[in-house]
Amino acid sequence: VISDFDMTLTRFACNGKRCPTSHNIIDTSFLISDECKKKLKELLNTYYPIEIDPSRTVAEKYPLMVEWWTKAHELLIEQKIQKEQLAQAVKESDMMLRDGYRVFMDKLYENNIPLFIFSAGIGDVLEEIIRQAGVFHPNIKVFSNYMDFDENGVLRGFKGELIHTYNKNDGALRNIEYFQQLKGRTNVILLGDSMGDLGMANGVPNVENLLKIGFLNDKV
Ligand SMILES: Nc1ccn([C@@H]2O[C@H](COP(=O)(O)O)[C@@H](O)[C@H]2O)c(=O)n1
Repeated sequence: VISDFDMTLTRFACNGKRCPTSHNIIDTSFLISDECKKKLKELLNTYYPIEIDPSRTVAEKYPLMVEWWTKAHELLIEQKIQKEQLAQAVKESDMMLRDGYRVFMDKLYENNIPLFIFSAGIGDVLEEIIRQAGVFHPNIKVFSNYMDFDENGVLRGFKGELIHTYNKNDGALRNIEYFQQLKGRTNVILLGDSMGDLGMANGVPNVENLLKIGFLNDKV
């Protein structure tokens, strides 16, 4: 199973109120100054409508998504976030995993089915979410944007090549060893919520059957 995280394994809304993404959890937490919260909100208000705009092409959106993620990450770095405080921020957030997540994740584990979580969110945060929910089983591999902390545990950057909504086509190529180990598996279920998620299984070797399931959250 190859799955997106935010708004796919987590809930989009609860009682009419939007649930946070892994970025939003940090952006609205006690780790961020009021001034910085305002700037992050402005970025969200500018770029999210572009991300989900069905009238724009991926080519048009791509550089704007790079711009959004880059600006947001720079703001987070300025906040000198401490690694040891991430768990508290997740605990205090309104984040909710999607209904049925426990059965889904437990069954995959019990049946030895690998779950590759491919997310343009923040890896450290989403790992903490699934850890706190008690479903971070050994069959799970997360590929995402990971924070880079200095020797004092203070955020100083992000590791590796940026992952955003519209560059999820080369995930298999960036995880060749992982997918080589799974090459005997010819059936893939792909879960996502955006057009960018459709290509998440590109390059996975020996695929014979590929079932793509989309959660229609916004701009249906
Ligand atoms: N600064 C940002 C950047 C992105 N987002 C949202 O996170 C989602 C990415 O995660 P996936 O697990 O779905 O790949 C993306 O859809 C953006 O809307 C954000 O909230 N803040």
